[in-house]
Formats: sequence, structure tokens, C-alpha cells
Amino acid sequence: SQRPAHTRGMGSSEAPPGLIPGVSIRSLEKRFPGNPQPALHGLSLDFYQGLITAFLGHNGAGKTTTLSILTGLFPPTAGSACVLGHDVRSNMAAIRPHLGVCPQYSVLFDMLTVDEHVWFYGWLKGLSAAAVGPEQDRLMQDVGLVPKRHAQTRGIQWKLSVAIAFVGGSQVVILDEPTAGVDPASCRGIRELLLKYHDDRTLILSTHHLDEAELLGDRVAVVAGGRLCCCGSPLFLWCHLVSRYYLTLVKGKGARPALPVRARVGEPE
Ligand SMILES: Nc1ncnc2c1ncn2[C@@H]1O[C@H](COP(=O)(O)OP(=O)(O)OP(=O)(O)O)[C@@H](O)[C@H]1O
Repeated sequence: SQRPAHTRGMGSSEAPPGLIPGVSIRSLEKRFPGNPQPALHGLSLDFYQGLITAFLGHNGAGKTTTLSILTGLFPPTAGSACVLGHDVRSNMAAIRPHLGVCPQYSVLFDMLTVDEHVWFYGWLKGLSAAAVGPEQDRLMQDVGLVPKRHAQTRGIQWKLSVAIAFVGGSQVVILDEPTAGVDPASCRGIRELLLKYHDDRTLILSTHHLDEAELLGDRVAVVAGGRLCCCGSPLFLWCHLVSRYYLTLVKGKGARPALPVRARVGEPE
């Protein structure tokens, strides 16, 4: 990351002082009918303004369920979630104008060009005709999209979906695995956009990838089984939680087909 170290919490599980939570989740529970296992099991977590929080977990950990509750797709079974101080159970109308979402499914329309998409979503967010044009141009340029074309490749579709999440000055931006299945060049473009646009926004980035969480996250929240396992700066998590694996290769004399390989866990000798 090109960001200064102080924004990344420097080896602490606590957020840097003075930060304001843009999203607060408390004791969140979600049970789906017919599924005996709760999808969320008392999840409590803060996402701070001005920071990218990587929401890291394996398949089925509860990431999409959490993000769906935050975006008002369905209510929690118990617990609370507040976005910019508004409760998602009672006040989604106050949240929506400030919320940008890049879901796992496509939100694009075949008949619209890339710039028409940005215009359309900007208009939905309440931008005036005078404001939407400059925003459209800026986003097109920053994401590296060519106007007047249709989003035909998967890479362009994903870039456009991420750009749409930011249109209209979204203060809270939720991205559900935005780089999954994207080619390396488009992936880099998306990551650069997130780093460029995260200032002053609460940015939640759901991902499976530890390297992406470490690269982009000011904070990393790890979930499993619908619970929070740990949360902190990447440096804190590396220093306190990561087991180090060392692989020792011993080259024997002669041309033996199988060389002895020894792996162990712990500090190097
Ligand atoms: N509509 C549903 N009905 C029943 N169970 C569900 C439903 N949606 C999710 N679940 C279950 O809830 C748990 C959490 O799923 P969720 O999709 O939130 O995980 P995830 O971390 O987003 O996984 P992925 O990375 O695959 O998207 C899983 O056990 C899943 O099977």
C-alpha cells in the first residue's frame, strides 16, 4: 500500500484514536429458515470512516449475510447494525443516499454503455443533471473506462460495478469480493481505485484473499462460523496471530530422485 503507516494502525488491535465508526454492528444474529446453523452468531464489529476494513473469511463464514443486512436486503434475527448512526431495521431510507454497494451479482444492464450506467446510478442516488456529468467524467478516467462503449468483458464489468458503488459521493461503500474472478490488470485497476477513493469514506471490502486483505486493509476483520475471530491492523495480526512455517530443503550428494524435505513450525534456528 502507498498509504502512510499511521493510517494502518501500526501493530494494534485498536483503531487509531479519534476515528469515527461509519458502521457499527452489535451482537448480530441471522438464522435462515431450514438451516439449523446460524449464519451469524453474535457478530460485533466497527468499521471506521476513512479506513478500508477488509472483511476476511472462507466460504460460508457469514460475510455476504452481514453485508446483505447492512444494505437492507433482509433484517437480522437479533442484534443491531447502524450505518452512519441509522439503524438498518428502521431507517434504511436515511442510509441509502449515502450507501454504495458492489454486490457479487451483476447490477448492469445490457442496453446501457459504461457512462450511461454511471449517469443512471448517479441519478438514482439523487445527483442533479449538472453534478452527474463531471462525476461521470472523473470516474471514467479514474477507473480507466472508455465512454460510449458497452461493458463486454468481465474485467470492464467489474471495474464499472466498483465505479458505480462510488458514484454520488457514497460515504459508506460495501464491496463484496470485487476482485473475484477478475484478470490481474483489471484487479490492479480496482485496487488502485479503492486506495484512491477511500479517504473520508467507510470502506468495507469482503474478500477470501489474505494478500488482498493485507495489501488494502487498514484493518482486517476475520470471520468464521458467523463470529468475529479477530480484528486489527495487518501488522498486529501478523505479529500476534500468524504461525510461521519454514521449509528446510536439504540437498543430498549424488543424483537421488527424492531429496529429504523437512518442514517445521516456529522460529528459524
Ligand atoms: N438463503 C439462505 N438460506 C439458508 N442458509 C443460508 C442462506 N444464505 C446463507 N446461508 C448460510 O449462511 C452461512 C453464511 O453464508 P454467507 O453467504 O454469508 O457466507 P460468505 O462468507 O459470504 O461466503 P462466500 O464467500 O461463499 O460468499 C452459510 O452456512 C450459508 O450456507
